[in-house]
Amino acid sequence: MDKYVIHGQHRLQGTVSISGAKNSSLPLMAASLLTAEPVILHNVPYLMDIRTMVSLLTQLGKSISYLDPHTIKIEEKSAEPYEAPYDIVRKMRASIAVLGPLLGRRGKARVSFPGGCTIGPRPIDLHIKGMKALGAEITIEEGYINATCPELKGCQMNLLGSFGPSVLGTENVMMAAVLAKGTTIIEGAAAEPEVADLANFLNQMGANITGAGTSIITIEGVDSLHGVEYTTIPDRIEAGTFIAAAGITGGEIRIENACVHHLAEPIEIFSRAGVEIEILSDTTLIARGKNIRPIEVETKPYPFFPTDLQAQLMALVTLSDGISIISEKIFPDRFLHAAELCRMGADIHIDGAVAVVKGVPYLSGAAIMASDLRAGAGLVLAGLAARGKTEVLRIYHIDRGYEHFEEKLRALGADIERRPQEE
Ligand SMILES: CC(=O)N[C@H]1[C@@H](OP(=O)(O)OP(=O)(O)OC[C@H]2O[C@@H](n3ccc(=O)[nH]c3=O)[C@H](O)[C@@H]2O)O[C@H](CO)[C@@H](O)[C@@H]1O
Ligand SMILES: C=C(OP(=O)(O)O)C(=O)O
Repeated sequence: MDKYVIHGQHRLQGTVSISGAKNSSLPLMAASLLTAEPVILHNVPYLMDIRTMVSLLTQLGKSISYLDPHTIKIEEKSAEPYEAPYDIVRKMRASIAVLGPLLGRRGKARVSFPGGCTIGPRPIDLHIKGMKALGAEITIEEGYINATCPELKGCQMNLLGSFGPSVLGTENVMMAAVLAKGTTIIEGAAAEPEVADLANFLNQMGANITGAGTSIITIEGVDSLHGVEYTTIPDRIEAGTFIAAAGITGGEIRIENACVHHLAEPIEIFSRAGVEIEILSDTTLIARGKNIRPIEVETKPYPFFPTDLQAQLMALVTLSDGISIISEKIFPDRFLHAAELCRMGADIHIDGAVAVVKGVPYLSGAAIMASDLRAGAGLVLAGLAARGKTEVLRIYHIDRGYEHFEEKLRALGADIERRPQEE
């Protein structure tokens, strides 16, 4: 296990290139199960979660090779396996994304129940509801979801849950429905760019999907899908994290290979929090840290402010000149980073799903623990701004979703090193 050792208060300056989106690449890889033909994916980030999906697809009969560090080729060796085992699913919730494709093409799936995680309960009732609506029979036994259906049938369904739409739920049902007989209409669909990216990918494989990126998606079933060569969209959460990094260090970062259009709301919110953002093109922007200002914000489904940037924003406004209110509307318990930020001198009070962050003049370095991927990123940002030395423990969470994080930060002038945690 590794940790980061950070010596803070260096102003970050320079250019960073954004990697492909983890949350797009994972479902795209799972969708390769829908065809017997080769799939080539470009702009795949080199991450622990991607390696986990490679192991899972290998177990499911695929063979994956790297054509270059960010391009993978997925080929089929066997269409027989249908089990996603606990040992893999426990490492990564997105493993649930194989349920829809397995059911759609192989007629059955046995997928370990993913359970919750440190960001709170993560039910899958909407995934199950969608599969059942398509005609699947589902039982939960020995911690596994067993799903069978020789032929799925299109139908109209509403997938809106009590916390709003489900990203992976929408993606899973969409992947199951592409090979179903007839028309499927998903109401209450998630509108995240990653859902639209998956629909584009599937359409290029011969699917017939319209409306992805809105709350109503229509899928006309087709008989089969063919291979495809496709480029994943940029990671909007990584881009947002570097905007926050410029803000918290008073730096100036040129962010390249991003999708500015997908960042509209984060740009608005970080600007209100005092980061000056200059948009140079559809893919390039400059973020400049100025005086950090307090904000009031709710995390909500796209196009609103994403929960996956909440911890990074919280780290930033710990240093504002006023009181910020951050309401978490997606994962009400996703605040474990707050206690760690308080160890560094932040003043944060959690009341249910609301964090009240009173700005302090400075943070001081401490030993702190990453509890999940984005909490970890938020803590690194705090360490970059803090006086003295910060040690961020359990950075395997960060490795799940940030490619070459410390290298990218170091290239911008950060003093950050990876060391074995046990030392
Ligand atoms: C791999 C991936 O893409 N992960 C993202 C995806 O996770 P994921 O797709 O798992 O998150 P969901 O969109 O499903 O969750 C949104 C809300 O719906 C609830 N819910 C979800 C499913 C369900 O069956 N029942 C139910 O009630 C969840 O508890 C949560 O409150 O979207 C989240 C919300 O934007 C992001 O934080 C994750 O980074
Ligand atoms: C919560 C996240 O990922 P996952 O859904 O894979 O846990 C994330 O990317 O912030």
